[in-house]
Amino acid sequence: MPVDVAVGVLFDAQGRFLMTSRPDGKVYAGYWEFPGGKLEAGETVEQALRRELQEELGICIADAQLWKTELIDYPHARVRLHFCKVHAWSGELEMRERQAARWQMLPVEVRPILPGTVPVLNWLAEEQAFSGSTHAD
Ligand SMILES: Nc1nc2c([nH]c(=O)n2[C@@H]2O[C@H](COP(=O)(O)OP(=O)(O)OP(=O)(O)O)[C@@H](O)[C@H]2O)c(=O)[nH]1
Repeated sequence: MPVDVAVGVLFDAQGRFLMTSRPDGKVYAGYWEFPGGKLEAGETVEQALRRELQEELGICIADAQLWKTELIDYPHARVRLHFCKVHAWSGELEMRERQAARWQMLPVEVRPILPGTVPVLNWLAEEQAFSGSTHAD
């Protein structure tokens, strides 16, 4: 059974999206991804996302629209990622897990990108009719 993960793609007023780096001590520490985490028992994707973004970034999201789902096999786990777009929240962003966060546009400047996160950049590129590489290897 895959582990379900809720992931938020937050957009600011200029259409930039927020990427965060995985904190030390986690698998793939230092890799860039979108904020989120595993669903706890009984939680919906939206509930898990609301909790994770509160815990990690100190914000309270309005509603989240489910955007894409992706199944990915890592050596350590099989995960089903539920990516949601988030356009509104309350509170100021604060990094509660000593992670770094950067507002990005395509092509993204941050690297390295977590493997399971690369498809998101491709979906954004499709939506924005962006051509060329979305990130540096
Ligand atoms: N948050 C997040 N996780 C992702 C993304 N892409 C991706 O493959 N993952 C994977 O999904 C899983 C999420 O787990 P996590 O470690 O972030 O979740 P968590 O905060 O609940 O973990 P914990 O068990 O350390 O508390 C990891 O296996 C991670 O590698 C992404 O864009 N964002």
